[in-house]
Amino acid sequence: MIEVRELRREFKVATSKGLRRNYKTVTAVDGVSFDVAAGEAVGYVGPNGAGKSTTIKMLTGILVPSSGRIQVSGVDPARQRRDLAKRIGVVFGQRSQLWWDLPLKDSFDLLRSIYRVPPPDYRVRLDECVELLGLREFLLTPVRQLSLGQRMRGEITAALLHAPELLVLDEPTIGLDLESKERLREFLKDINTRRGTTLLLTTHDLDDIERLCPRLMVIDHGRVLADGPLDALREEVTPDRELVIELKEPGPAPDVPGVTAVRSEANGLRHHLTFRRAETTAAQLITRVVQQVEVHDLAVVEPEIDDVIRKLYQRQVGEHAHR
Ligand SMILES: Nc1ncnc2c1ncn2[C@@H]1O[C@H](COP(=O)(O)OP(=O)(O)OP(=O)(O)O)[C@@H](O)[C@H]1O
Repeated sequence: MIEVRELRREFKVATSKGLRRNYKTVTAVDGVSFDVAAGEAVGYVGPNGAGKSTTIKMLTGILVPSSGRIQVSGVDPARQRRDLAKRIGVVFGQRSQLWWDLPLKDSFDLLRSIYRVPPPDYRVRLDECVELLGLREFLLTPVRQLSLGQRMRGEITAALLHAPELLVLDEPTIGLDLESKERLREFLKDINTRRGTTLLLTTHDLDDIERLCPRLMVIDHGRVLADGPLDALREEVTPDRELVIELKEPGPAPDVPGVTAVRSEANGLRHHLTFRRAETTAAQLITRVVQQVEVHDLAVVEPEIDDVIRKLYQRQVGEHAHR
């Protein structure tokens, strides 16, 4: 679905020093390569200025690469923008593809004729989005009067009316409240799993990734730092897990093999036992713990996705320092 090879994009930026105007070159994307297969859902994450939006703009034909090769759905995005537009849907959280002064429904009708969607297909698709995204009561409201959450649901509907194979989303949940985020994620998950629409999304909200994307690509300084299933990345960079036990009565932590660190709380009522996922299973540990102490409650805690990504950035900083 997407094939990217050694993609680079530079920008010339003015740096004025006194009255003199100098230019320097910023490399926003610096040799990025990846493939996305049909039906995948991929999260593209990285800190501010990492090169995410620049990549997305090249994938959607808005920016021309300085060098490298891109194929999206069999076409070269910058050279064949019209062909591309028929095959993909694009949603930028910060920009709109709707007509601000028109009722939402009129924007959809206009997009239907622009994309030449046959009316029966259009009705089915629109009905489905309106139903699942709860848009019915806003259809006649001018877009400028919609809340951000309502508008985003409209944007996503607009991007799906021509049934694209790929949906590219740049920060789709930015600024939304928790309920709207959740509703949008549920909808996107559904079109990915049920309809098989490929998803590529950038986000700063790692819950989007956790809920939607089995695969994560991490980019920083224009380069891919990591690419793979979230669980595999978690195992690679955060080898520790934690077993949290709450005892029936306060007491010392059990002394069991496999535990590498202990942190106690609540006057000895709760203990956090750190263990290496590669060396001990949670089941083994729990069996040994309950032989020694009376446990009221327990939970296995995995490192948060934020920790995983932070470690990946730190690892890169470490590598730079060693060069
Ligand atoms: N049109 C432009 N002209 C000059 N520099 C640019 C332009 N667009 C992006 N850049 C620079 O390229 C780098 C990457 O920017 P980009 O917007 O791709 O990052 P991002 O990962 O999307 O960041 P954010 O999370 O803040 O949106 C930054 O240093 C940015 O300043």
